[in-house]
Amino acid sequence: MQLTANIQNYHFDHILLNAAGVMCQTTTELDTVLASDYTGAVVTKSATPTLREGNPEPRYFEIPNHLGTINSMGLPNAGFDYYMSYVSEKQTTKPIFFSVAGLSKQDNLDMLHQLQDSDFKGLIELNLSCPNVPGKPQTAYDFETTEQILSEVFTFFTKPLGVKLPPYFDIAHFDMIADILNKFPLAFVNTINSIGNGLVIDEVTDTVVIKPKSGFGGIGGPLVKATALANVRALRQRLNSSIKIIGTGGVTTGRDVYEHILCGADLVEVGSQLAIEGIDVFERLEKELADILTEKGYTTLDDARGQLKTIS
Ligand SMILES: O=C1NC(=O)NC(C(=O)O)N1
Repeated sequence: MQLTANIQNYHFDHILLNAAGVMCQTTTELDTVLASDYTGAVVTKSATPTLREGNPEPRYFEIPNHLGTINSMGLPNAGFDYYMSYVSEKQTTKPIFFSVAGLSKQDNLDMLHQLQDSDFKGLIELNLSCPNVPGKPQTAYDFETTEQILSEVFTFFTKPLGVKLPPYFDIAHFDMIADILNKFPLAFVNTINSIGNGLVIDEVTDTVVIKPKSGFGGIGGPLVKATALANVRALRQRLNSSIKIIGTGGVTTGRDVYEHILCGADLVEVGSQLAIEGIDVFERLEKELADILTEKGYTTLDDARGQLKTIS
């Protein structure tokens, strides 16, 4: 069973990896994901220019009955230089995605200039969708600002760049963001980030379950799968074929991975379920995916990719 993928001249022997933010904050966590026989890559926690503590705890909660997670981490990370030194010293054949999430356009430009001038040979993910920094909007919901940032970035940036998008919920918005993204030589689009500003209530205490933002936080896991699949499908249908798709959101089984592939995903990321189940989730998911592909009569992922059927 051929379970590989490519983005430009990067080859992935497996299509699964972590979602930024999960099992990727420290060198130990990053090494754990890289060392797995069932991951094709690793993505760093979205870096800000300097170390950030993030939001006050409790800031993460697993919703009962396997419904998913809510988080308002607030971009806690060891800072840009920490991840730059990790990727600079790391000897690996597996591609590394370096995720950045500036708190301003200038932050993003500064980090991308440093990456451009560095000898980092992996891929870069510009996170335009963190919902959890109090007072900061999810950038990619502002189409004008998104286009402006990408216009400035591509005056100097020549390394493989992708963007991490929030979920969209309106066909007109799929059209609008795709029109913008198609103007730029992006290597990939990663969709979706968590569904921003959900609210989960503790049924015993009638209290919100996380402290930041009076309980409002990003939703992940099974609760977001339908939205994640819709965003993967809508963007695959609209984006130039040169822009590959990383599907993220709602993956807990091999069937979920398969559905992201049917919608057009090239790589698939695991966030909430990785946080819940741990590193072994990748082996389980890949085996479940392989079984489904065999059952369906596919011998390669390429044959299944984008094969979602509609009702005529
Ligand atoms: O982009 C992000 N998405 C999330 O759901 N949480 C993290 C965070 O809060 O750091 N960032």
